[in-house]
Amino acid sequence: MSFQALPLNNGAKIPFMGLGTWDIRNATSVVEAALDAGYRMIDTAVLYGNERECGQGILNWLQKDPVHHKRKDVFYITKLWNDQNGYSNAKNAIHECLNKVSGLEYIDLLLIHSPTEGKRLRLETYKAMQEAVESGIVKSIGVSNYGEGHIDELLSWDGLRVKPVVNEIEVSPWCMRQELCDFTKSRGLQVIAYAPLSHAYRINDPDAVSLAKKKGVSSAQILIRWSIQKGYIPIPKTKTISRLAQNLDVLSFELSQAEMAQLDHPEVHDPSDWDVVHCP
Ligand SMILES: NC(=O)C1=CN([C@@H]2O[C@H](COP(=O)(O)OP(=O)(O)OC[C@H]3O[C@@H](n4cnc5c(N)ncnc54)[C@H](OP(=O)(O)O)[C@@H]3O)[C@@H](O)[C@H]2O)C=CC1
Ligand SMILES: O=C1Nc2ccccc2C1=O
Repeated sequence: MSFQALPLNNGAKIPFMGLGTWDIRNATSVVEAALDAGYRMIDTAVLYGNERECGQGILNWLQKDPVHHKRKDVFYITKLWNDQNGYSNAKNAIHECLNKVSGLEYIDLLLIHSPTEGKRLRLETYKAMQEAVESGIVKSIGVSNYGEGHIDELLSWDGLRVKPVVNEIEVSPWCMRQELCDFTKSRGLQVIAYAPLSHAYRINDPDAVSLAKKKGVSSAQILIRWSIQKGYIPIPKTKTISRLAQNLDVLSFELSQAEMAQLDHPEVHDPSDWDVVHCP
């Protein structure tokens, strides 16, 4: 599979999909296997407790074939947790994040995990994130679980010097968030779609299964393809090494408009976990 990428608003590129790593305990071996299978983006977070292991998986892969495996071809995402909000807290936390993966030399994309801590702490955190870009230890910054009001707040902030490049939010056929996705994209941010497989709760949905049979793929591949055709960047998680290649093999088939519509459930709002996009 060839490496495919989408543009970010700062001129950088982001892979068309990535590997989610929440709840992956043996992340070093899974991440290394994912890169072997052709993944080029890894999504972790302070919350997941596996940044060090994810970084080690990337380093193992780089060291395995230094001629062909280059740092610039891997996109490493991490996120500051809620209790790391605030200017000096965040500044320290960013250095800790980098120290855990020091062999990677920089973080490709750093996100504020959620907007729950209130306006003052959100903007202070973002100030520290901007400075990390300016000092070169982080290449791009963005937000996660931000609603329209939070994005407006940030884009109209007089301290804004480094634009956010993405909003990472839960999106699947049962949590479509069409307005928020459209709004996010209209403001120049890419949508990273988390829980694209609905955390597996709806993976046996009859429409997904019947389309999977028709196309000769799995229902997971159908859901990942749906996300890509919607214009999002899905980050499905699997800790099962035998599923890695299958989940990435989503560029060899297409869903028609009618098939996309068959999967859409705009009337359902069933997030797999927290839902904080409307918090004050
Ligand atoms: N920013 C945020 O607030 C959040 C970010 N995230 C990010 O998004 C990622 C993905 O979301 P997540 O909640 O993990 O859920 P996903 O929608 O990615 O679903 C993961 C589940 O699907 C199963 N699965 C994966 N592939 C297949 C397959 N081919 N066939 C059958 N089952 C499959 C996995 O099982 P198994 O692993 O056993 O193979 C796991 O149980 C997270 O890991 C994290 O990186 C998630 C939630 C919140
Ligand atoms: O991957 C994640 N799963 C979660 C569950 C609750 C809160 C945050 C998260 C994640 O970031």
